[in-house]
Amino acid sequence: MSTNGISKIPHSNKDNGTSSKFQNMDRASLLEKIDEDIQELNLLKSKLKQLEQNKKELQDNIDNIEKKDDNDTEKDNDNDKNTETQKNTSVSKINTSVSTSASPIVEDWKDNTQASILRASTQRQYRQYELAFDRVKLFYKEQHEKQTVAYNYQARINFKTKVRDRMTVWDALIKLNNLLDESDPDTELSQIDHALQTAEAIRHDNKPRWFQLVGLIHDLGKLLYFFDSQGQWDVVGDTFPVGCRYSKKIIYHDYFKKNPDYKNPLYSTKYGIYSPKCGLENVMLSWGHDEYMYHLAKEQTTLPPEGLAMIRYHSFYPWHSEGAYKYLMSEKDHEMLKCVQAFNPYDLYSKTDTKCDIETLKPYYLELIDEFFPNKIVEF
Ligand SMILES: O[C@H]1[C@H](O)[C@@H](O)[C@H](O)[C@@H](O)[C@H]1O
Ligand SMILES: [Fe+2]
Repeated sequence: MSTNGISKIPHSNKDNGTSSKFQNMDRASLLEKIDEDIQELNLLKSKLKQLEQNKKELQDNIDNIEKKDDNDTEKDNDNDKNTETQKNTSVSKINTSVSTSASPIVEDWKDNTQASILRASTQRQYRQYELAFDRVKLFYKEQHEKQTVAYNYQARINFKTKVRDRMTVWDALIKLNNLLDESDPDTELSQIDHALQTAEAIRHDNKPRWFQLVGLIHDLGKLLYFFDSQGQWDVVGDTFPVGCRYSKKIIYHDYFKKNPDYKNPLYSTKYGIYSPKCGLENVMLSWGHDEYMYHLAKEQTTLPPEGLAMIRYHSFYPWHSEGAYKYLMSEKDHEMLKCVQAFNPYDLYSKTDTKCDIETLKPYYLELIDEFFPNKIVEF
């Protein structure tokens, strides 16, 4: 400490009694007093350090015990294989703080309380539609005006009556590299980046492998854009039921006013062509990548129903995030809602500007794809 600093003490304007105490001390005693204080401080510091060290050791012990418990209860070799694959592949840039390598797959995959994706999400605002670019507003204007009941029947007939292309899932993902989703206010990256970011975030939180695959392929249906779509309006964007009144919870609700169904006497009632609690599987959601990919995945993957629901309803924000259309839900849909809600943060909050390294991640995901797609060549 400088001599200047010391000599200022007795002349301080903020005299609270201490300055008079120091006034009578000579410089040597003052230095001695300071020295004592510093020593005391150092002692406290090293005590604190020791405490931190103890805490760390304790945590390591707990982790080791937990790991041992998990290993002991592992029933088949499958998980060994998963862990091995994870060890051999480097993890994405989203996963900067902790490595996923040795952690076991979480069993309660619907529980997001420990999800690191939720901690990361507080740094940024998402889905700010009022502040969105014009491309987003123009997209929703067109989507809301054109998604009619008649169009939706036609789209389903088109889908069922032909195969558009045949290729591997990886090639399909690469093809998506050329698509920028006009409806999305939260990312300017291409779709393969979004697919990998979502899957990597899920993998990072040690969710089951089928869940990771859902992350990878949930938007693969956007390939529709390269086949027989009429634009982006029948491929991307949030979804909503057609054939009944459009909920006010749908973003840019006003744009529906120009949809021919808006004033239709049947389609504009609360239930429209549906009945109370009829179940979402009986409700026609606006046609796009979710519905298309759901049908494709149902036929050509071994994903569980929970995973299929995530794909089918992930863009149905008015339902899974705003609580609309509850009166159409069946018992089963309440369970599915929890699954879709468990998936949603990974889809939404993994949208960052940091790209994944496609080539590095490729081997891990090729293996994952093979695990759930029995046929290498998929019919799109
Ligand atoms: O699931 C998402 C979500 O609904 C976004 O809001 C939309 O912009 C994307 O197209 C879609 O993939
Ligand atoms: Fe999507």
